[in-house]
Amino acid sequence: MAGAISHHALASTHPLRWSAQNSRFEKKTGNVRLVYEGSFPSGSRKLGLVCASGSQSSVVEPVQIPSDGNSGHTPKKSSESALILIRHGESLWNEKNLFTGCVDVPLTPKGVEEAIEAGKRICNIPIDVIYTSSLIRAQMTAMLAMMQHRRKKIPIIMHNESEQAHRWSQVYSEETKKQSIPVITAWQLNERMYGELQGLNKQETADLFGKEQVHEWRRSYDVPPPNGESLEMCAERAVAYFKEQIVPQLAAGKHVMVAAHGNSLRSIIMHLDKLTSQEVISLELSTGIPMLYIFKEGKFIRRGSPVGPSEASVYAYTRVRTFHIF
Ligand SMILES: O=C(O)[C@H](O)COP(=O)(O)O
Repeated sequence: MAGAISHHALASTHPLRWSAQNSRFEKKTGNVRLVYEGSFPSGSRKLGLVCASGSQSSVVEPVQIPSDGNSGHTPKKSSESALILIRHGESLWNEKNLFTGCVDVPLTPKGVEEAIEAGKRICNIPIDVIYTSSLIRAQMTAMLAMMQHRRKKIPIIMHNESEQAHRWSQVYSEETKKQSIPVITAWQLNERMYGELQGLNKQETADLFGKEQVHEWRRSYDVPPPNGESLEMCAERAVAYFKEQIVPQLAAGKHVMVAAHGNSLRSIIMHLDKLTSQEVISLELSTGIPMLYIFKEGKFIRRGSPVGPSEASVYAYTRVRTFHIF
């Protein structure tokens, strides 16, 4: 698609730009002294500690680096929250190039692999609550991704569709609850409803109605497919849900993952990145690629696509030298 820029590409063209400010920070953990030398944004002095011992690295909670550089200071919890957005892995109808919309089809084996790979890329980012659509391809993606998380907490789908469902799905162990992550399913996060295109082959539809018309149905902001939802109509439910249900969680300091769909996420990213109805036309989301935002003081900062545990945490790029103290 001419001019189409995947959000992933957009994200990767927006690498974290750190100030030239360098700093050195030491931390003694057991028999390991970790020396961090790296740069981070001037003023914010937030650093996610990348603890490397041997070849493994893991990220502990982001901490506030004291402005006086005194590492004896007890770091307080970061005032930022992580928001991870991820489009589901390849589905069986993606593979057949069929318009899917709200038809509930599962992932392909490739889509399963994409979800697992996505989980590896976000395995060090803290997650306290997960939101998915009511469609299995998004729920499978969330579950498979969470299997890779270093904290090994168990994602549990919440059932509140009826009073009995709520009552019958209660967990009665506080310890078990601590080892769980609530998964909230919401139809408002479903893929845009593709109306009379659902089930049709995308290429055949372009041959029948013309490439431009199909592109307009697929990517424009306010032109709906026949008896389907335009992106604008999808935004009216998806963005509203995001503002009413997900933003309050972030504001309360919770780290959130949203596993949803190409268009329901395009509408949310349009809102987060303040894209115009013209700019959103070229916004494409790849299947299974996680995108990270940091929520801070009511604002969203796009952090691009996490690339995995070997990379620094979301807060800082650091070069870690490890000294084993015997
Ligand atoms: O619903 C579908 O067909 C896909 O999930 C997204 O389709 P699109 O890329 O044509 O919007």
